Amino acid sequence: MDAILDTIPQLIKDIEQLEDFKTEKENERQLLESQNQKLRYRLKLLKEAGVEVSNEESNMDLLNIEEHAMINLHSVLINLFSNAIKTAYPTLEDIGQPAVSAGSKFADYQCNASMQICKLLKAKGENVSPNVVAKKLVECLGQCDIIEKVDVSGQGFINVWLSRDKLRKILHYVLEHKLMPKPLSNREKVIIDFSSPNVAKEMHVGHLRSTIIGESLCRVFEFIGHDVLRLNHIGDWGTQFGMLIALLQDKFPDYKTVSPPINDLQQFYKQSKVLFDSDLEFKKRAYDCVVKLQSMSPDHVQAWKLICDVSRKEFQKIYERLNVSIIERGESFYQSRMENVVKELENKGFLENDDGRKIMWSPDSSIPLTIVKSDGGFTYDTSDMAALKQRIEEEKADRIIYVVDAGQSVHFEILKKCAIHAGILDPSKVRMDFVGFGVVLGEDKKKFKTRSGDTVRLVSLLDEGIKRARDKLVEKGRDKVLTDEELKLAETAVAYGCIKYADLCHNRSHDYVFSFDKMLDDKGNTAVYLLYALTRIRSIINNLGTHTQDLNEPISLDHDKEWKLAKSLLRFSEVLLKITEDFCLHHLCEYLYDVATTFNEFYDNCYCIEKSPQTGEIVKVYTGRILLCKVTAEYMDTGLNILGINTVSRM
Ligand SMILES: NC(=[NH2+])NCCC[C@H](N)C(=O)O
Repeated sequence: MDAILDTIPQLIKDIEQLEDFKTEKENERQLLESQNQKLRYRLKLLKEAGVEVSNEESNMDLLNIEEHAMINLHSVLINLFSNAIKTAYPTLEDIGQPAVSAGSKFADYQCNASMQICKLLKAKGENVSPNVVAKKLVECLGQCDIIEKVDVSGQGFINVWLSRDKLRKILHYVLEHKLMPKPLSNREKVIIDFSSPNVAKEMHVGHLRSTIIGESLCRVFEFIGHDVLRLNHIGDWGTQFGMLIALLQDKFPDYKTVSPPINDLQQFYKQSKVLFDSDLEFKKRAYDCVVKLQSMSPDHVQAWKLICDVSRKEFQKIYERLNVSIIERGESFYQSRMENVVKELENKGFLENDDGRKIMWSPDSSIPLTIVKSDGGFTYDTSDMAALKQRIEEEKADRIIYVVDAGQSVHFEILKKCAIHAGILDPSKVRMDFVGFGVVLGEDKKKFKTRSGDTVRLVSLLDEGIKRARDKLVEKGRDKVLTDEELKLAETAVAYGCIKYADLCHNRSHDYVFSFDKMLDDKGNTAVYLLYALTRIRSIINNLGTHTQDLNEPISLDHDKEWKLAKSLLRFSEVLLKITEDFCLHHLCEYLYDVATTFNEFYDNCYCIEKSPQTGEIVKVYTGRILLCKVTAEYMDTGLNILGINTVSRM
């Protein structure tokens, strides 16, 4: 018995040891679990950044980032740093995206999150210097194959040097596979409502802006791989059609058999408006026509179609010249849906009577929508509410983007609030964005008008662009060098390219001055400058003739200027991603301008070919540099294409 009793202390000790061992194991397990969790988190972030991680399981020490055309170095670094912050300071609240910026004098990229972290730590009573924080972040950064080396400056900036080898591989991938993104795993249906002029009214410079910006946005989303529906929400419905139809019936009673000569619809519109305001009998008939049109009386529908056709042909001319594709789905498309949405809002008790009008409030807006006018007619608000519902429910949109002048921002703001209030729009499922833009000004800084004060006709504006572009090319003696066909191509590429670029290169929310002189200047940040830069790169490659080189040689990135160019090129996907968030196409313009100027620096400093001074014959080709030229041309061509600018091989 005693012997048994003697063993008890030993047993207790053993049990204690086992307990300790268990806790130790448990701690270890927890540690591993938490490390695992962090690694999974890092993986998730990298995947979200469009980065494939190849050796997820086998080797967590070095992250190998798969080479592909749309690698976003900036997002990769942001994700690495935000993960390092979470590892180093797990108790710190989420600090959002750490500040990582490109192109400082001291490094390829720089992260200055340390200062922000210091402040947050200080608030918690912990006093550490940014330098100490930065060092801790670097320790927790882990290794990634896009990073060559990292160091910390005295003030706590983290400097990152990228791996030339890795960037060379990525650029090589682009050379081989072209600049084409991989199919998206989260492809979205994106509806872009743009251009949207009004029937019987002139398409003006405001619509030109919407057309140019909208077309480019479509191209951005399509390029990335989304399913884009381009919609032209034409103003083709409403009371004004009553007046137009009434006048058509008066003026051209045989309109059903003979096509009426109403080329100048605007004049026609003005005339009908005068009659509508002065002639009571006409006014009555106009109203009657609206009712008949809305109830789809065949004669009235035919008259309406004729009128729309005239406008449509005019709009189409502009779209063809500017290479814009868009599906017409005007307000008329929503007639029956408007009736339904009005019923729905009425039944759910959202409509309020206001002096005979039916209006709708949302809890936090200062003005209501007018859903039904006192004469029973529908409004711009009604058609937009019906269109929104149709786009969500029938088109199954994930994102809806409206490219309309900034003057209509309030309309879209209340539309959104009311649609949320009515349960039509659920912002957690469908993202609705208003992309507004400023006014086009003349060189006198006043609203862009003709000398006589009329709105500028877009067709004449484009014609003038063509003439000015040709003058410019002739002034440079290009007519003597280019064939007639080449000159024609150059002339349109320059004219329309300049008009588009001048619009897109400004922050869209600002007003901008329309000036042919400025936009055709080949020295500034203009389309002409970019087009020249690209044709120059192409001619460097083409002049090689039989010296065309092997793609398999490594792209040369050793010279400072080569390296600078590579880094500039690889900002492409970062720029596109940004545009899908803030819809500002000037980021892409700035990118292209930066690429072109950086290319020129490279070309001025690095020989690509050597020629014999005696014979002028090529004696040496620096293939690695020629490949850098080729890949630059690929990025520039793709970028210009997204801006809707045609490139040429000679100009
Ligand atoms: N869904 C929309 N409201 N799109 C914009 C329409 C623009 C309108 N037709 C105008 O000229 O001002």
